[in-house]
Amino acid sequence: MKEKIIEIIDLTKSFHTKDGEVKALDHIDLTIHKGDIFGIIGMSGAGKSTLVRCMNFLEVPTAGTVIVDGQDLFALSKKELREVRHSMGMIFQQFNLLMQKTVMENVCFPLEIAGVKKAEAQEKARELLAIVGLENKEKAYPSQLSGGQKQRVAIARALATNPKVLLCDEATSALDPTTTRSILALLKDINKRLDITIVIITHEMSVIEGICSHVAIIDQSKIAESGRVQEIFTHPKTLAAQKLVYPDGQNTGENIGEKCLRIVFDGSSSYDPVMSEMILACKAPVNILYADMKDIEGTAIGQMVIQLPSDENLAEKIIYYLKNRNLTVEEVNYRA
Ligand SMILES: Nc1ncnc2c1ncn2[C@@H]1O[C@H](COP(=O)(O)OP(=O)(O)OP(=O)(O)O)[C@@H](O)[C@H]1O
Repeated sequence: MKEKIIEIIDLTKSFHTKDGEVKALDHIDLTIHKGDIFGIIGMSGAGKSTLVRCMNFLEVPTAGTVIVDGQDLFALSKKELREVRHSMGMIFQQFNLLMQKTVMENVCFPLEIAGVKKAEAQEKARELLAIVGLENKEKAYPSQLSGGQKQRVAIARALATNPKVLLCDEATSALDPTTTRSILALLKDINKRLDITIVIITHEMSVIEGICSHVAIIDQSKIAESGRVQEIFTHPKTLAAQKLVYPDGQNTGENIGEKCLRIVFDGSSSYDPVMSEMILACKAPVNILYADMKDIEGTAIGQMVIQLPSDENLAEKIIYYLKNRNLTVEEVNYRA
């Protein structure tokens, strides 16, 4: 079992506004282990940013406990809290670079504040700029860089204090899909190469599928579901999870439709011609309503929704056949 790095126990965060109290987080429990790439996904306003800001006490929770690398943040002095914050780098959607400073100066900035000598800071910054692929941009100003390059500088800066955890708040939301993929690949590389735990907040399932090992789905201030990405993807239990797994309003939970079957392919079966063999064996025509394949942690994962024939015996035969092929099948209601 991997060691815990962040443990959140029964955390609640409320804001007092002129319109009354806003409960941004409601009794949250969450555990992140060392080395995880942990995604937190949810709709706008669900509480994602507040949750990640509670992890380093940029927001102080109203109630509950936050333990980082064995330290209860509520029990720490200001100085100790500053040290914990140093151990948690942070990057943002809007990069938050100092526009009047060069790339080198931006990356050196947190080291300067920590009292590191200039030559030493520059050496460290050069190392980091090489890791993020910007070794030839030392003297450039942020305005001369693309969005992806700016985020690389922000990542190098966040790594300057040798953090154990990198918190990423919608770090790819301002980037195009190709640049997003390259930044996600860089984060994955950093996770492996530097053994840094990564927490990623996003509203995009593709980011979770792209690099996360674990995910928590946050819905209306509460954790709806959390676990390994592969498990949540193949067996979404809550409506919030189903809405994320099924694209654009197609879901199996709440809509009344034809009698349908959802079939989950788990990598071993996705390359077998199961469907055509089933049609031949059961002599049953089926209507494929939806099919999708994804690559999750190197495993091909797929799902398909088929419309069952109205003949109940035939429908049962199909279900029996597929279950015998060791596929996960569940009857669902579906509306395309
Ligand atoms: N400083 C604040 N003062 C008052 N209310 C706040 C504050 N910060 C967040 N909230 C409220 O808390 C709730 C959760 O906000 P939060 O920013 O954490 O959501 P989010 O999931 O990150 O949303 P988004 O994806 O749109 O950034 C929202 O209702 C928001 O209006």
